[in-house]
Amino acid sequence: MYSAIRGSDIRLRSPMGDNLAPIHMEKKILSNGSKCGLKDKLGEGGYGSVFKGRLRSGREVAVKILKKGESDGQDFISEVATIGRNHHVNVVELIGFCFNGSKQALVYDFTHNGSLDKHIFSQGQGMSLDCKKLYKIALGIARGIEYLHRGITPKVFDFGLARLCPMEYNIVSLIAARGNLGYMAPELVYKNLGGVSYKADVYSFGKLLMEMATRRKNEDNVTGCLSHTYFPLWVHDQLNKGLDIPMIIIALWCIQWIPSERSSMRKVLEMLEGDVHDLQISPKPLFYPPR
Ligand SMILES: Nc1ncnc2c1ncn2[C@@H]1O[C@H](COP(=O)(O)OP(=O)(O)OP(=O)(O)O)[C@@H](O)[C@H]1O
Repeated sequence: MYSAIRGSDIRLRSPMGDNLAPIHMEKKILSNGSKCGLKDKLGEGGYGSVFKGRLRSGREVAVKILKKGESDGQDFISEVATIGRNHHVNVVELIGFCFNGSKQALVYDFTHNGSLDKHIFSQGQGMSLDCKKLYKIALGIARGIEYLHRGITPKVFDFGLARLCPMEYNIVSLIAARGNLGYMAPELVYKNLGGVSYKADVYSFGKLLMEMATRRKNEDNVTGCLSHTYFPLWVHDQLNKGLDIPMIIIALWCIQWIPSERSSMRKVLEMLEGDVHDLQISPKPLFYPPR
């Protein structure tokens, strides 16, 4: 499946701008996938598998091989060019891409600390982070998303990578990758809620924030006796029980069903950085889509 991706197919964005130059990677990740290449799998997301690689310069990279798409390639190239132009300390850098017919890959800077979920739900393995550190990380993520939403190309970031894949692949992959379902905004499923916009990212951020504040996975059964309790409702009920209240209050503003009732990322940042006493309690989250 990966054998068609060769070194000369992978192009690296030059540090000076948009000129693209071939990227040279160690043979290991460029040879036929079935024999010796692309072995060091880091994980799998809704859009494809991610492998560890190394440039000849020694720089470590993460190569995301996108699931087979139906785009004509022009969309992919123009969106990659847009994403590649953004630089923010809280946004992982896209340093290159590969486009070879239906084989499409994105090359990112390698991040060494691993996935956040390992630190939130570590339970003995990995590094368990205290509330202060988690709050700082949440603030960093919010700043990164707010930067991406900041008026530059809202059309692109409305969907993030979703626009790079045909719709049926998104649905299939999200179902296959159960972990992602919990972060998906309801308007991606219920069309009567209105169009999909950058508010879908706010929803996903809210779900993540709830996990960080409660250290529970979205899809977990929340208690032994209330195994079918809807997670956001359970979280709302915890407001009086001493969990990380500010983060929970902010998260609840992010996960409102109706996109227009959700806070913008700018507002979320204001809440995260502002006085806890100014926080207003959000309406109770709905379990069913509003009619
Ligand atoms: N830049 C990176 N550096 C190091 N590891 C990475 C990098 N990007 C992804 N990974 C690893 O690959 C895994 C899958 O990443 P990927 O971005 O495809 O999916 P995700 O973030 O879990 O979900 P989504 O499909 O919504 O993007 C991550 O959990 C992480 O372990």
